[in-house]
Amino acid sequence: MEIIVVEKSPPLKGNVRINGAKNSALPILAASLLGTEDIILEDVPNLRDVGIMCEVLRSLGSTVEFLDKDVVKINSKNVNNYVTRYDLMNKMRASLLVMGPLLARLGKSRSSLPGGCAIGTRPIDLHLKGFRALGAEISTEHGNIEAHADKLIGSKIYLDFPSVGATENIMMVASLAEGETIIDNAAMEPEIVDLQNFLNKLGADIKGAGTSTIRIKGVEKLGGTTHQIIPDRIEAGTFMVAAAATGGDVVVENVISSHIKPVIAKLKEAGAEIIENGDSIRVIGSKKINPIDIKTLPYPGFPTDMQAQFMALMTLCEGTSIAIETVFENRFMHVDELKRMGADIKIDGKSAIIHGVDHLTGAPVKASDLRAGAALVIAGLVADGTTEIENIYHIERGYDGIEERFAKLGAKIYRKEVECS
Ligand SMILES: CC(=O)N[C@H]1[C@@H](OP(=O)(O)OP(=O)(O)OC[C@H]2O[C@@H](n3ccc(=O)[nH]c3=O)[C@H](O)[C@@H]2O)O[C@H](CO)[C@@H](O)[C@@H]1O
Ligand SMILES: C=C(OP(=O)(O)O)C(=O)O
Repeated sequence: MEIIVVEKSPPLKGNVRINGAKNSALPILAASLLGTEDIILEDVPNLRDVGIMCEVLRSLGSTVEFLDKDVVKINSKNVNNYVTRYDLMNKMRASLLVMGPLLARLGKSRSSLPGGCAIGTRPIDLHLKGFRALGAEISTEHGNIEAHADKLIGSKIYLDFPSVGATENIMMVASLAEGETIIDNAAMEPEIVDLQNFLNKLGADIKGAGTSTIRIKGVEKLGGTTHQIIPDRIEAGTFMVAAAATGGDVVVENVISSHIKPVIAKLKEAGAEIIENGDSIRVIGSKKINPIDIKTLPYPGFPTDMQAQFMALMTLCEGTSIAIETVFENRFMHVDELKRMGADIKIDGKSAIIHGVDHLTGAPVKASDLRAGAALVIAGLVADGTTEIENIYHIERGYDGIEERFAKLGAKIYRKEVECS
């Protein structure tokens, strides 16, 4: 088994370029099933989840060819299979995002029901609400969820919560439905805007992404295009927090600062200096980390995908910080691992109360999800001694070459093969 070893490191220094966003690449790859001509995607991050999504597309009948390490050519003209394989579905929740496109292209789709994961039960009722509103019949049998529709007709859908995945699945299925679909209380994440831009380049007629109302006028057919994936705001935020935690001086390149306003604001409150310059952001950490409070919310609120990394920073603040998680029901699995490193954190329902400590100490720890893994890397950089992180496949889901890129900034971090414990 491979682990990541992190030793106490000097303040991080240098430049790091941010890759394309995982959470844009995955729905856009899924949406490629809707096009009938060549699609070229640029800045596709080299991640475990992206590899799985490419496998899913191939298994459904698309051709998927990497023209370069981050450029993929997809052709879905001959998509003919409506069943997503359990072994692929099981590896990644985002494979659920092919349901909408398959329903639109083939009139049916079957997937195994996704299970819960380390961050909560993650139901899919809102995705199904959307499919039903457009005329699909849904049945669940033997652990599979099957959607089928002879004809999809546009409809008005109110989402009880602005779910990112449900908004995306409904946008995709509605793009080939007859008439207009309106999604109210839609998710407003930048990745939704990227999906709209991509679908419109294929020939769709979608307006409103980035606001809470999205209008999709169905068209008969979608074609092909070339599209560049937006930068990953969570990867950018992760490097920024690491720079602040180590008291470093790091320039994060290829970032859209308007996508990470809460991250910038909270790092400033914590005492870091932030200098924005076009598509780069320089983070200069301070010796003293001020206590801060964060509350995760749908975009444009503070992102749940940055909560764990910020908690690693808060463990060393001078005073008491509070992190409230409102998006997922159980996203505090990193707390016990941070406590093994000497952090003083108490959980009370949706809140974590973090009393800053003088120092953390390295320890053997386990990543429970990808952001928990990123938080442990950050904690390892500032902890005395050595931190050994297990279950690094979680980290590989969302970060390409995390050790090389941190090492380039001066971090003492490497991968090691060890016997299974
Ligand atoms: C691949 C991808 O883009 N993943 C992101 C996406 O996940 P994902 O699309 O799964 O997240 P959602 O926005 O759908 O989920 C947010 C909340 O809504 C609930 N919910 C969702 C759907 C549903 O049908 N019913 C329901 O109750 C979920 O259980 C969760 O508590 O947005 C999350 C919230 O920003 C991020 O953490 C993930 O990184
Ligand atoms: C929770 C995340 O992703 P996913 O929805 O793919 O599990 C994440 O990126 O932090």
